Amino acid sequence: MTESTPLHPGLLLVLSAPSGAGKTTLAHRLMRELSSTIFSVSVTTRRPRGKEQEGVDYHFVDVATFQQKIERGEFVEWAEVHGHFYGSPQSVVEEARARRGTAIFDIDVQGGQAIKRKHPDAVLVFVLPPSMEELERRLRDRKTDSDETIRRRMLAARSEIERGVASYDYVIVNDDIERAFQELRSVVVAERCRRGRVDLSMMKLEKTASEPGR
Ligand SMILES: Nc1nc2c(ncn2[C@@H]2O[C@H](COP(=O)(O)OP(=O)(O)O)[C@@H](O)[C@H]2O)c(=O)[nH]1
Ligand SMILES: Nc1ncnc2c1ncn2[C@@H]1O[C@H](COP(=O)(O)OP(=O)(O)O)[C@@H](O)[C@H]1O
Repeated sequence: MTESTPLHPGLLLVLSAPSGAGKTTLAHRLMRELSSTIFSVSVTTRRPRGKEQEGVDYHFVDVATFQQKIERGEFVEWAEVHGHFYGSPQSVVEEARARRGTAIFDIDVQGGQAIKRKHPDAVLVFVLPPSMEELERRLRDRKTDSDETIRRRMLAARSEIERGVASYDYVIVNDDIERAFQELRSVVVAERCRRGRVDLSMMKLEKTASEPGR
């Protein structure tokens, strides 16, 4: 399906969720099924996990390199999460604006709130698991985390959910992946059409005016 010519100045879409709720699954599907999407590959000091690849899932760096990037202003936001540093590249924001595309940030609530402070037109979407039991089941079934890591993530999940639901623009419950994806897609499509975002200078109205006598 084709989409309309973008008349908006690019969409900054933040997806957050407690670890294991399914935001990465949803973000990757948005990338596949919507045009003009740019996935923000974060920079992290944590080690690669499972089949993760450099430059695809994350840019994996050491702490000294991460600090250099902070000093050079290369992050639109950065934070410490579960004992590691994570940062979102400023270049992704610039690319989304230049291409009038949709940048997808798969980051935590503090990161989403920081992007919203800098860019009030950013759209924040929080993904909820159907229950805490199901969240733990998904983390275990993923088989990428140790028992200790899962325990830490489950502890962090409660406050992440409270802060996300209280401050985000949209909340989507990921019980059935198909329904959750269709809801997320609807949010993106609606936000791309939002009146406040339309930039009429793109239409060159003055050149198309054809009133009688002109
Ligand atoms: N603030 C911020 N958080 C990030 C960034 N990248 C990833 N995160 C968050 O860091 C947390 C841990 O991510 P990760 O280690 O990949 O584990 P996951 O939760 O299983 O995806 C998740 O809540 C991510 O959303 C980033 O660039 N900035
Ligand atoms: N609606 C769903 N129903 C069942 N399993 C799901 C659903 N959404 C995602 N999953 C699975 O749950 C696990 C965690 O999803 P993932 O996208 O890695 O979460 P996050 O990025 O939020 O940590 C993965 O194994 C994924 O395949």
